Amino acid sequence: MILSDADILRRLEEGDLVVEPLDDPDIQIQPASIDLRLGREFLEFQRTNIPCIHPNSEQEVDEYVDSTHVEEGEEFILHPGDFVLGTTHERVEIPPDLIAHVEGRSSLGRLAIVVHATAGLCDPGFEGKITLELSNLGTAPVALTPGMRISQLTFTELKSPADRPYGKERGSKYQDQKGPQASKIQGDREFGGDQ
Ligand SMILES: Nc1ccn([C@H]2C[C@H](O)[C@@H](COP(=O)(O)OP(=O)(O)OP(=O)(O)O)O2)c(=O)n1
Repeated sequence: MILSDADILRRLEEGDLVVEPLDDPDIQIQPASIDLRLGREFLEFQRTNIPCIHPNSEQEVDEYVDSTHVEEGEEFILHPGDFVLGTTHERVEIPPDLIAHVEGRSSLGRLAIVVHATAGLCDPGFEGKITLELSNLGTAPVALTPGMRISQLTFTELKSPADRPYGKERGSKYQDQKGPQASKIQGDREFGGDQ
């Protein structure tokens, strides 16, 4: 079951679902989602002399990524074909019986801006800011302003709460991220036995 505005407000009031700061619920809470705003930090992927990035090499991933902070009143220009990591301004806490989906906003989709290239799922138990995978599929550069409503989060109730929610106890790599976070796939747990 997908939560409606009334369900979302109830869960926020009960306090187990957290989205903060929610400065203007009238604007941010939509009929069945919450609009999230763009933060100030971005990770850009620079052209590199490395022949290719090996996902398992933390050093190569770090070398490839460059961090940018956009000051108040400034814009971040997303050029056609660009792919950058951004972050939501809001921090979320997803309770064990909900799953959240990061979705684009139609108004930005109509300008060819995509907010999650592939991954858009926030696990039950996830806490932190959400990393946005921003790309521009169009032909014109688009100016993004921190604080603008960039994405929306929908919530689906699970049939039963997760037994082992996302979190530090299960070594979850992105728990409590405070800004855009590059891939930590190097931290994947190894399978036991022969593969
Ligand atoms: N666009 C997104 C999608 C997800 N997340 C956060 C919330 C998720 O709960 C967490 C992990 O997402 P995935 O399970 O899709 O990622 P991985 O499988 O790579 O990570 P892990 O091995 O930690 O599960 O990352 C995020 O910040 N930005």
